[in-house]
Amino acid sequence: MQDEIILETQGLGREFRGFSAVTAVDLKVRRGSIHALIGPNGAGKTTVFNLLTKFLPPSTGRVIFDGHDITAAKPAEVARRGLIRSFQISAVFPNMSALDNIRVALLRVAGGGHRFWSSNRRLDALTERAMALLADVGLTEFAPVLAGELAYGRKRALEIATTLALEPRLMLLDEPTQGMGMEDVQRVTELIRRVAAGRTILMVEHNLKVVSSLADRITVLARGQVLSEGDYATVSNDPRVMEAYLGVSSAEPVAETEAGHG
Ligand SMILES: Nc1ncnc2c1ncn2[C@@H]1O[C@H](COP(=O)(O)OP(=O)(O)OP(=O)(O)O)[C@@H](O)[C@H]1O
Repeated sequence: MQDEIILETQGLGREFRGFSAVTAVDLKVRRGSIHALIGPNGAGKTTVFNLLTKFLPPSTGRVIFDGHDITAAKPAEVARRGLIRSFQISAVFPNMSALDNIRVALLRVAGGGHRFWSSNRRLDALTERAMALLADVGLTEFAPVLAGELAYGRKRALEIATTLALEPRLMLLDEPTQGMGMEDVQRVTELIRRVAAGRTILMVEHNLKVVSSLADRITVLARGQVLSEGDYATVSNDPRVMEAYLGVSSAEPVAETEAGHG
């Protein structure tokens, strides 16, 4: 039987020249859940993501993914095991159509690598699967549109589709609604809910409304450490969380706060 916990960190830590950006973080992400990592600016969320995807080596601790210790694994191996980060918009090729962006991602999974340009037939074979992924994220009618010409929220949807093409077991979403207006925020929230079915998602997200409506479990980081953990009601009523967010011990409940970014 598969473990209930798909991702676990044990005593995870990272120092930068003696400054501890992440300290003794024990994280457990349940298979099939949406888990949010939140915390004030500088709390260490991005550093944790970088440690998970091996963009950074940890100073201390271990990372266990799907039963394997991946602490010493290279980024490519981590991705091959299915721990995949949805990249920022820059990772979508703006001069290629939405459809071609997905086909290229699919080719990477199929091992097409650098030869994909020379093989139209292979690209055609991937069209059906690519169209299904575009449909998953509501972009069917935008298949021929250049990625660079898509509205912001739709670019984000395309980016999620290219991540889905890599068949993640655990998808890391890095501030999926950052910089969006309300309408796009709602659209992307719904999209995440939809693509989360049957998958596991770990997301860093500043918008607490999004977190409250999506996350099964929330880990709050502050100054590199786990401050609080639980469902939204639990963490939003935790006085330590209010203090970390607002710098005061009694104030508006966090539930009513829409934290900005930067
Ligand atoms: N490469 C680095 N060198 C030195 N210090 C770093 C480096 N990366 C991060 N830090 C520091 O580690 C701390 C945590 O940063 P991190 O970016 O992980 O926080 P965050 O929670 O993602 O913040 P934000 O919400 O602002 O994105 C910060 O104090 C930051 O300045």
